[in-house]
Amino acid sequence: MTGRLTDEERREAMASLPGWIAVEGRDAITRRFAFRDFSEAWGFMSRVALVAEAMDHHPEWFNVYKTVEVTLSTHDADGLTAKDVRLARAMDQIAGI
Ligand SMILES: C[C@H](O)[C@H](O)[C@H]1CNC2=NC(N)=NC(=O)C2=N1
Repeated sequence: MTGRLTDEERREAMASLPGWIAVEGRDAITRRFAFRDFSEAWGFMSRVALVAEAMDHHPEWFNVYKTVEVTLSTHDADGLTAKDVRLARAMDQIAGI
């Protein structure tokens, strides 16, 4: 199993993921994506879903109309791991960020 990030790895990860912020009171990161409309938001979620399934690593997310709020954490490790960083990067790329 992938282990939780060390403090150093965490600093590097957050520095390389502008737009993502640490969740208060929990070892997780979050980002809010805003799209032009629902179709774009859903398209994003569909593409991410395929990546997440292939990685066997799944986001917590909440969609309202054209926004998608995402929280990433590794439940098996009870915290932030390299898998979360990898999925966050993939999400940014898919969103065109
Ligand atoms: C059994 C299965 O491999 C695990 O439950 C996977 C699936 N997706 C997962 N997703 C996330 N975010 N964290 C996990 O620990 C996790 N574990």
